[in-house]
Parts: sequence; C-alpha cells; structure tokens
Amino acid sequence: MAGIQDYDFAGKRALIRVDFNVPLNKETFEITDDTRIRAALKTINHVLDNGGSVVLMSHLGRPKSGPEEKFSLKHIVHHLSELLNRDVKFADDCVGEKAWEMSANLKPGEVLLLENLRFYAQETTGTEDFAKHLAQHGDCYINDAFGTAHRAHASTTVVARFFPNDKMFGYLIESEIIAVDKVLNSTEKPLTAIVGGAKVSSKITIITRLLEKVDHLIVGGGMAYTFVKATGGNVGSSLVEDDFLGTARDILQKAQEKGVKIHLPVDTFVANKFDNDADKKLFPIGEIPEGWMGLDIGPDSSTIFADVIKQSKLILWNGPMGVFEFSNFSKGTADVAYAIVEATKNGAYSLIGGGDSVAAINQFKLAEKVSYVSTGGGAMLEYLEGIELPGIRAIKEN
Ligand SMILES: Nc1ncnc2c1ncn2[C@@H]1O[C@H](COP(=O)(O)OP(=O)(O)O)[C@@H](O)[C@H]1O
Ligand SMILES: O=C(OP(=O)(O)O)[C@H](O)COP(=O)(O)O
Repeated sequence: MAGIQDYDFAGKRALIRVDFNVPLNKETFEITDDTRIRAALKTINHVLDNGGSVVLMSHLGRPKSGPEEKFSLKHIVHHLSELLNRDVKFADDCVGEKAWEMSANLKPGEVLLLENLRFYAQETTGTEDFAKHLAQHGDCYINDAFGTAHRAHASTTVVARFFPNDKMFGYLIESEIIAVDKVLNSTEKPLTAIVGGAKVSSKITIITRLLEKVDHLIVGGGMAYTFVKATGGNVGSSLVEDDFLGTARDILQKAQEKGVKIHLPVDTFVANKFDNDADKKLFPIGEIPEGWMGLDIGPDSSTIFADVIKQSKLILWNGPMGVFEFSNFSKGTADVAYAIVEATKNGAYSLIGGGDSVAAINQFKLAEKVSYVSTGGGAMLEYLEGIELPGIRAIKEN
C-alpha cells in the first residue's frame, strides 16, 4: 500500500473512486448538497498539483438496469469544474474504446469524469473483467469514497487487485477513519444511535448488529413503518419492506434481551400523496388509514426522541426522520437535529453521516454545531460495528 502524501504522481493518471452520489433536484437535476464533492477536492487537487492527471469514477443513485438520464454523472460536471477551477472532461461511458482513449490522452493537470459505474450490473456484482476494464484508465488507484467503502463492488474493491504497488487511500478516507475511530474507541455512555431514511433493506441488518453497542436506538423516517407493521400496526401506504418484517421483530426481541431501549415514533404526519402540497394529517402511529402515507414523525415523537438525545453522551445519526426535502414534512428531522445540537453544547459527542442526512443538517444550517459530519451513512454505521470495510481492506491487503 502506497501513501498519497509520498507517492510521485508526475506524468501519471490517477484513477480515483469518489462518492459523488449527491442529492439532485428531481426536476432540474441541480445538485442540492455538494458536501461529498467538496470533500473529494483535496485529493484531486493534490494529484493535479503534483504533476498528475485525474480520472474520476463514481456511482449516482441506484439505477435498475442500464443508463437513466436522472442518474447521469453529466449533471455533476459543471459544478465540479467550478469547484476545481478548471475544465472537466466527461466520458459518457465508464468503459469502452472511447472512454479509454479519453483517459489515455489526458495530459498532466487534466481531469476526466466517467459516466455512472452502476449503469453496468457488473459494478455491483464485482465482476473481475469489469474491474480490469476500469483499471485500464489509470496508472495508480486511489480510493476516496468513504460513503461507499462498505460495498464490495468492482470499483471499490476488485479494481485494487490490478494496482498491487500503486493503490492508496485519498485524504477523505484517511480523515474519516480518524474521526470514526475516535467514536469506535470511546467508552462514553449512554450511546444513542438514531436511524431513519429510506434504505430499509440495506440498513436494517446493520441495526441488528448495532444492538451489541448501543444503549438507546431511535428508529424514525421511512425505516420506522416496517417496525410498526411488524408489531401489528396499520401503516397505510407508507414505505414498508415486507420481506424484513421478521428482521424487525427479531431486532425488537433482541433489544429486549440485551437491555437496549428502542424508541419508535408514537405519532406521524401522513399525506395522501408523495408531494409537499399533499393533504396533511396527524395520526397515532399504527393507525394510518388506507391511502395515506407517513412522511414525518409527529410532535410527541419529537419530544420523546429529543429527551433521549439530550441525556446521551455519544450520538450517532444516519437517516432523516421524514421527507425533509418537503418543507411541510421537515419538522421532525429539524427537531432531532436541534436536540443533537443541544446535547453537543452540553458535552456530548455527535457524529452525523449519510448523503441525505448531511443535506438535512446543512439545510437547517447546523453542520457547524455538531461534533463531526461524515460523508458516509451506512458506511459509518458499518465501520462502527468494528468490522473492516471491504473498500478499506482492499487497499490494505497485499
Ligand atoms: N417516511 C418516509 N417515507 C419515504 N421516504 C422517507 C421517509 N423518511 C425519510 N425518507 C427519505 O429518506 C431519504 C434518505 O434516506 P437514506 O439514503 O437512507 O439516508 P442517508 O443518505 O442520510 O444515508 C431522504 O431522501 C428522505 O426523503
Ligand atoms: O449514499 C450512500 O450511502 P448512504 O445513503 O448510507 O449515505 C452511498 O453513496 C452508498 O450508496 P448505496 O447505498 O446505494 O450503495
């Protein structure tokens, strides 16, 4: 494993895996929060300032099969070019003759952004051939995608095999590891984890393992309704993953056995459609009528969650409490954010991570008032379980 600080980039093309999975406006495709892009600039500029050229690769969203306009990384080019203060070339495919020709012709100081890696299923399945094709773009490989370090994908793990002596971490991953290690090694209690958001299936298993560490677990956002349905509540047309009702029940039982206190919402704001201007009503949790969906936690839930948060000494948060992008359904997420700020003022250490969670904390202008903001959500939570993430292992192993 090389070190970015000591590596000689002169005349070399650095293939950098970044996490440019940033939230975009659904109509205009404008970037609504550029934290993850800004966080990658130090590494990119280091390579450029040291005589190298840069090939950037990333995913954006979760395209189902092949290219989709809304998931194109071309939406990132203009802003990235402004932030780097130089031209950014764009390859409309991440592999293939045209893309390879573009990277082969890069001169020192030039930057090329490749199209979304997940337009190929081979990215997520981690196919060796696809990784080899990606490797053709660079003379060395840098992984700086902390937010995706928990995924064993072609661009995050397999590709590293093709650079046995020329692979390294970028500055972002290095600093994320230092920050998250501080929490991992902390013995401060009570430790409260707050989990919400919409990625139920990929995060519910992380929750199971978090029960080994935490004293309190607050479940809100889109994650909560699977738990509510699992215990017999009516959730109307709220976001639910029926395949994980059993997992939710297991978590509730395991928490009881381990003495972990789980806090679910007791009330919820519901809407008759997924829209900021939908009709809005407040219902007790578990009593949502058919045709209505929970888009935010209610005021009583906010009060209960805030009380727990304010008594905590160590706080981890990933996943908004509701659809905070809609102003009419952002209050619960704001209430939790303000409670974390208050706890932090009173001496607690607070770690907040995840693409949308960071967008939320920025929307409320509170990022400076928490202890650390991580670009990783699922990655941060998995790291805190104490298991080495695949994207980190791939750089370290021989
Ligand atoms: N009740 C809900 N129903 C549907 N979507 C929700 C709900 N609560 C939160 N969300 C959505 O969850 C998304 C963020 O989820 P996730 O990706 O897991 O978080 P992060 O990016 O912080 O890791 C946001 O876009 C938000 O609108
Ligand atoms: O946004 C991300 O993770 P996060 O939602 O946990 O913050 C990363 O880009 C990983 O995306 P993925 O969960 O589709 O693999």
